[in-house]
Amino acid sequence: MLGLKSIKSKIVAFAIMATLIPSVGLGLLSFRQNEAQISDNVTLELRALTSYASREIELWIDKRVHEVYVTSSSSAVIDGLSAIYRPAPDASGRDPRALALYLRSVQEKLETILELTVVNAAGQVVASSMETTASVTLPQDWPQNSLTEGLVIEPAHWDKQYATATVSIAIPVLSYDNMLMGALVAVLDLRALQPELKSPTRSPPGEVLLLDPEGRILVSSQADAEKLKKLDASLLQSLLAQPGESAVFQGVTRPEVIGVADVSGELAITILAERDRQAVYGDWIDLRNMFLALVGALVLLMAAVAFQMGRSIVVPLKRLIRAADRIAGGDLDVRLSATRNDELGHLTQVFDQMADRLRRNHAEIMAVNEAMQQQNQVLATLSITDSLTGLYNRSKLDTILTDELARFKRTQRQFSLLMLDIDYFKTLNDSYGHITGDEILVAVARILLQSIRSIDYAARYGGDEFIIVLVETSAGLAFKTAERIRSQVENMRYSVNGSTINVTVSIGILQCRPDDMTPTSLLARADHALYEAKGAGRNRAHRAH
Ligand SMILES: Nc1nc2c(ncn2[C@@H]2O[C@H](COP(=O)(O)OP(=O)(O)OP(=O)(O)O)[C@@H](O)[C@H]2O)c(=O)[nH]1
Repeated sequence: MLGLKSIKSKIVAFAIMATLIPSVGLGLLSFRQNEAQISDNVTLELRALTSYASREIELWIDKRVHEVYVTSSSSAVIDGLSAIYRPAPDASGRDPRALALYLRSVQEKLETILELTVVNAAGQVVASSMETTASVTLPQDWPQNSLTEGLVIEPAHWDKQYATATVSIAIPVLSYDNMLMGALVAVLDLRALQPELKSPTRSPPGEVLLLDPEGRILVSSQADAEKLKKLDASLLQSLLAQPGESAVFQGVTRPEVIGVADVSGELAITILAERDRQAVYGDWIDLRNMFLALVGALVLLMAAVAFQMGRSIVVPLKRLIRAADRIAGGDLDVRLSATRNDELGHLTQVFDQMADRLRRNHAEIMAVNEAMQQQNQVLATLSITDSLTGLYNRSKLDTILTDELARFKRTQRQFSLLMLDIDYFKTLNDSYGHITGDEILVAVARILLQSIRSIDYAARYGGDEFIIVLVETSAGLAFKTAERIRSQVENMRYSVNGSTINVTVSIGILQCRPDDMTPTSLLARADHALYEAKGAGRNRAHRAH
């Protein structure tokens, strides 16, 4: 039965494998492709975010430069600075405080400017809109580079004084005759960039962050993101090593983000666009989980179907095996009725036909066997029977005498023996014919059988001679039996062709003795007693001495 169980489990295992391998294989392939596609799309979107932000920063800076430039070329600033180089006789209109007042009035009008400071060509502060000014360090090559355009003199950074991210730009101040007199330095509030970083309508989803070289958030498209922790500097370096390439990392806005970093040329600042990975892959993960659940359900369904299929094979096979076992054990009364119209049903039908054939053959064999037994019985009987009279034959007589002698020697229980001979049987034969002689032999034999007990034996010794073995009988009792036989034969009236035939027998009697060693010696003594009976005139019984 183990084999049958394994058939069932093999079918179930095959069904599971056949369902699992293609579905999971194809599913994984497809999900991997989708994942790669999603990743590519997100990377493209994040790149779009960084470039949008970069462009907007550039525009914003250009605008601010223009504003400061307009201020730097105002007569108030030019005059104020000229006064330092060429003091006028009337100093009333050239008071640096007037310039400071002017700068403050301008700064108040421009929200994104936190401070406006005028410095001379050596970088010394001449006037400022604020009481305390941010430190102004003009680079060595400033005069040359700044003649035509503004210059960032303080890259974007976190300014403790203003508690915001700032960038400082310097615009040259030229005299009316184009002499470089100094510069107008503006400290810009980068918070103003926040709404510019991302278009609320056109930008793809995601957050844009501006980071300083240490990874600290200066500005973010997400409100209040500045208060979030800073990005690990080494992570920032690795992102910047592959600008425009996406990476997954622990973000500043979410535990796990996909991000793309780039550097803004204008501000020398890192632009990081990032998006929550969970949000990106949420649908994909849901779809994957649904797919896995579906595959699981499919596997269960296929396993159940395969189990049922295996059962539908194994159960009838078990039935056939049980039936075959019964037949092998000798019980041929087995009948399985086929209920199915498939190969197993056909096999069951063939099995029934085979069992029928076996039953028939067995019945035939049994009948033949019985007939043979009967024949053997007949043969066995014939082998020990005299064919004419039905008495035991001489061969059987030898066996009987041998057995009785052995028993006598063993138990000392005597037996007696009668030897009979029909008187003048030759004359009867000659007078009435051989057939009548046979009939007389049969009639005498019948009398012998009727005269003895069931434990005694009667045998035809040969011709017209008979032997009777009387078990556990003394010579005296044997004599009585002999006399009874003799008398019955004598009284037998046998008619042939209207005339009655008188038949007599002479009987020799003996009782076994310890010196009777063989059937031959026993018979010789009996023969002698018979001879005595014949000699005494026939139709008589004579006891041996
Ligand atoms: N009908 C018939 N005769 C047989 C059979 N067997 C032997 N005989 C005959 O039986 C006769 C036996 O004769 P014997 O025993 O020699 O002599 P008897 O005539 O009986 O004479 P006593 O024995 O001296 O009285 C023979 O003639 C045998 O041919 C048999 O089976 N059938």
